[in-house]
Parts: sequence; C-alpha cells; structure tokens
Amino acid sequence: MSQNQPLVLDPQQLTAEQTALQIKDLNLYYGEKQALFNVDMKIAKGQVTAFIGPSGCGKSSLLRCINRMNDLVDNCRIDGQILLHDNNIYDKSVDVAALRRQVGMVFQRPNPFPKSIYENVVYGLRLQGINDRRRLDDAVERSLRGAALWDEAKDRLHENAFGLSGGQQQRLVIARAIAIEPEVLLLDEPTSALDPISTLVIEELINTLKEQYTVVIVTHNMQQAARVSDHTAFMYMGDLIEYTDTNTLFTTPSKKKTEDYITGRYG
Ligand SMILES: Nc1ncnc2c1ncn2[C@@H]1O[C@H](COP(=O)(O)OP(=O)(O)OP(=O)(O)O)[C@@H](O)[C@H]1O
Repeated sequence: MSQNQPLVLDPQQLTAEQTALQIKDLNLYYGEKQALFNVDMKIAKGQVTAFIGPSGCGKSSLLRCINRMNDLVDNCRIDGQILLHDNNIYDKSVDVAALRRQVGMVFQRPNPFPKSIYENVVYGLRLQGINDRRRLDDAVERSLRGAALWDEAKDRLHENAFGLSGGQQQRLVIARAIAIEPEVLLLDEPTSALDPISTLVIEELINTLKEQYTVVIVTHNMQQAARVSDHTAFMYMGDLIEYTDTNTLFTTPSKKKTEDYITGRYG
C-alpha cells in the first residue's frame, strides 16, 4: 500500500487524490474561549505534516479534532468540517470508534497497557473479535517490525510491556496503533518524554511510517519538524499563519510572524 507521493510544495493545492484529510473552516471553543479560528487546510496523503507554534497556540487541539478526541472534553465545541474520504467526521452518523480505527493516535507519554508486549500489540484486534492465533502472531511481527521494535522484542513477547525502556514503550504504542492498520497516525509530541537516542530512533521510524500511513505530528521542537516533516503548519494564537513545504517554511517563510518564531524571537 506504499503511497510515496511526490511532495507538493503548496499543500493547499493538493488534488483530491493527494489529499488524506481536509479541514474546512474549523473553529474550536473551550466554553467561552475560542482556541482555533477558521482553520482551513489539506493534509497530504503518505506524507508527514507537522504542526508547530508557541505553547498554547492550539496545535494539540487541532490534532485532537482529527480523530474526535475533543469529544471527550466536556466544554469543548467545534464548528466546521473535517473531511475523510469526502465524509465529514463530525456528521451525526459517524461511528467514532470506527473513525479512531482509521485515525490512530500516539500521545506524549508512552502509555502501554499493563499487559505483555504481545497483548499490547493485539489489543485492538482482539477488540474487533479477532482471536485466531496465526493471524495475531502475524500482526504482532508485522506491527513490531513496522515500529522498528521487532529485533529488541521478539524474544520477550510475553513479558510485561512495563519492562521496556521509555523509547521502546513509545515504539510499542506505535506498533499497537499500526496493528489495526489505520490510514492516518496522529503523533502528539511523541518524543517529548524521551532521551535523545530514543528520539532519533522515533524520528527515523516516522520517516518509514509515511510509506504506509499519513502522519500528522505536533512538536515543540522546530529542528524535529524540520527533520521529519514534508509540510509544516505554523500556528499562532489559534490561527493557522503559514502552511507550506517544510523547507520553504524554515528557509524563506512568507509571513513575518513565522520568521520571528523560527528565528527564536518568541516562543
Ligand atoms: N480542556 C481544555 N479546557 C480549556 N481550555 C483548554 C483545554 N485544552 C486546551 N485549552 C486551551 O486552548 C488553547 C490551546 O491549547 P493547546 O493545548 O491546543 O495548545 P498547544 O499549542 O498544543 O500547546 P502546548 O504546546 O503547550 O501543548 C490554550 O489556551 C489552552 O489553555
């Protein structure tokens, strides 16, 4: 299913074929406070898109909209649309559990379940009623390989996941997410709790994940966005300020606010 799309320099010009998701005129409110303003963007299929910007600018809120994690926040209200295969994921008829199988998510802190490595990976499959041993074994190997953890984990599949290092746990969580073969993977600051070596391993992994998945990553770290992403969106106080290919955004941004941010004038 390798997509390997050629990079489109202006992600807002993606054709329907090149687009994994389209966010249309999205506003988000926490109670009275508006946290996202009229966000319009297309996310490229089979590429890595990074959301960057200063703390509190709305990166995580926007990411969480993409698989409706904000539904779990009591006072959160959204208007606008997010189209996945031309269907608005906010339509009343949408099955949110099915949506989250299509759009998986990995959080800041590794959150394996208190189970074996094997059972962590097959968790989503078992929820779908899949218990055939051979199928589960295949999924475990495929997913752990896909998450660059197979070599380190293959001899301890039935040991508790908490015995893994933080970086390994984060790769396990990625394996758990890809075991159910989502189309899109949302990564919310996936390396912020990790040491530099584990960070590097995850960054290399992100590069290979895009061969099969559309990846959207929130990161505080501009160097990380520059290293791993194809497109970068710079946000500021709930507005999408500039969104273009990563190289252009970091070398010749067109907006003064972006330039000030990437040159460290605020942040
Ligand atoms: N559950 C919530 N209830 C109320 N306000 C919230 C909630 N979550 C986020 N906010 C507010 O919405 C704004 C955007 O927050 P968000 O976490 O999306 O920003 P961010 O760019 O991801 O920040 P950071 O980089 O610090 O994680 C902030 O002002 C934040 O305080």
